[in-house]
Amino acid sequence: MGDKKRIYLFDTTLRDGEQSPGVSLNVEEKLEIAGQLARLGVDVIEAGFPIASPGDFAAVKTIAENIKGPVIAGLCRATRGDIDRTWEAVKGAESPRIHTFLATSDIHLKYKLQKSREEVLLQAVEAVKYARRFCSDVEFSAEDASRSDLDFLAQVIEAVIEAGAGVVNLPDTVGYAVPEEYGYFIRSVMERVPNIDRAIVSVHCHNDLGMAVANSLAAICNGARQVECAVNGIGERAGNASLEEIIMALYTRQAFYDKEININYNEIYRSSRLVSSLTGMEVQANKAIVGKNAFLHESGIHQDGVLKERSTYEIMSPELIGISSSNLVLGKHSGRHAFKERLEELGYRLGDEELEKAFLDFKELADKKKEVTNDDLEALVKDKVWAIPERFTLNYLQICSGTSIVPTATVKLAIEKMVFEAASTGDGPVDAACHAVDKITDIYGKMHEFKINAVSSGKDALGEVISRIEIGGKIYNGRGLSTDIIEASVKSYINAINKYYYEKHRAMA
Ligand SMILES: CC(=O)SCCNC(=O)CCNC(=O)[C@H](O)C(C)(C)COP(=O)(O)OP(=O)(O)OC[C@H]1O[C@@H](n2cnc3c(N)ncnc32)[C@H](O)[C@@H]1OP(=O)(O)O
Ligand SMILES: CC(C)C(=O)C(=O)O
Repeated sequence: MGDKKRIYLFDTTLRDGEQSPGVSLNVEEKLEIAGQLARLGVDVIEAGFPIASPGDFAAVKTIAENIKGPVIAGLCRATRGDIDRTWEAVKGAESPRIHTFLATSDIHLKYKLQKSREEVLLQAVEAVKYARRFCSDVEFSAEDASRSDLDFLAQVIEAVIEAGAGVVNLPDTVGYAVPEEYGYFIRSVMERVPNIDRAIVSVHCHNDLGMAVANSLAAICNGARQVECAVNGIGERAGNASLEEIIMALYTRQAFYDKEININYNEIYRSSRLVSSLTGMEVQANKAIVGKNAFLHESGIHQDGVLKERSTYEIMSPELIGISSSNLVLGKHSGRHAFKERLEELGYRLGDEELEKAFLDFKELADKKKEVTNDDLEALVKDKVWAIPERFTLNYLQICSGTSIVPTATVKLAIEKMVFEAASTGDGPVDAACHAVDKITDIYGKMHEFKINAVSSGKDALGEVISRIEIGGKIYNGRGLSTDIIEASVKSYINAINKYYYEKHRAMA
């Protein structure tokens, strides 16, 4: 089983992370994130749950066929149909893994699976044996392990290792455990399973009590060698253990943990920015490692200390995780080299054509603003990263609104070089404009969430609108940018409609 000090990082941003309410990534977005995870150097990428939908299947297959380096895993229930579909999706990978799971806690057995312990034991073993027919790398997860009866859990784990599972995962599925208890739990399972040395023990912790990272680290201290986590800690409910926090805890406190990981530290910040912009899930300012405030010092005594010696108040260097300490100010006199370099520092690698378009947008903005900040730049290029072929583009918008009139909007959209016009009323100016868009596109979206962010400060600030629109039962994230908030909102709505159109027509092609 190799060096016992080596900890394997299993990233589930694209599977459990995508289970965050409201997040839905398309194939291109998932591929982009998977590429960044490979640059970061994670050991395993869990690319999705192939049986869940044709889109998820396509994403896992595309990642498996295109991303080299990490193991590519697909998750499946303990059934033949799920396993077949997962193997179809991952088999093109350099190193494929089938990850199958079945709950072991009495609560799940009684209410959800409605099966006896004997039936579950048999099903787990059969699933692993069946998966091993296709793939030499099989992981088994005992869902809700931390609330399972220890003797029964140990029996299942021993049996699935005997059946061929090389990785056995003991998740804290509902984030119920606390660190001392979870560490002891991992040790106790390992002591009870006689063949445990034939497998790698993995952990997968949820953050319901805010302890996912602490629990994962406690498990590592007690013998776990694979840790499942997600960029920015996204995931079902309160999320998963945060990948960047685990990495930096192991690095910064190496003398305490005495473990080894194989990661490109300076890709951490880029990974965080990319996941945040593609999922639309903002990182809270005080989030450890990657939050906006994580390396800022506000109070005089701290500033004085840092000026005299950084280590007085900094336990990590921002440069290590890829946060720029660049002293280049970007403005209207900047050229393509500085522009491209700053974008790469922020995690955006654009193709030549997209880069040129972004550069022209940057120059346009630099004409209006003295200094273009990193936030402005990100706002400009997110559009290019999120880029999909746009069927509908906003050509003209006129709003008539006030305190005592019914808001009315006139919209013109360009569709394949032709321009179509419609007018509508609504509950407000944005609502009126979206109704007018619906009339032209014949696609009817329902607004679920609508967030306006001022990208930078001042009267010339760019406004960014992120919306979550439901179309045909699925949520699409839309994004629009303008110095005019209503225009940004309408652009965001049209962006979501374009995503829906693109997905629908690509599936039919
Ligand atoms: C802890 C976790 O994160 S687990 C992963 C969660 N991820 C997902 O659920 C992915 C998205 N899910 C989906 O798209 C759908 O739920 C599907 C396609 C997987 C299944 O859809 P449906 O067939 O309509 O079933 P539905 O989701 O309503 O119910 C789940 C069924 O799977 C069963 N099941 C649950 N877990 C397992 C398992 N590990 N192995 C086998 N069967 C299971 C349930 O008992 C239930 O069976 P029943 O229909 O006989 O009662
Ligand atoms: C299926 C497993 C790995 C899981 O996501 C959980 O238990 O939370």
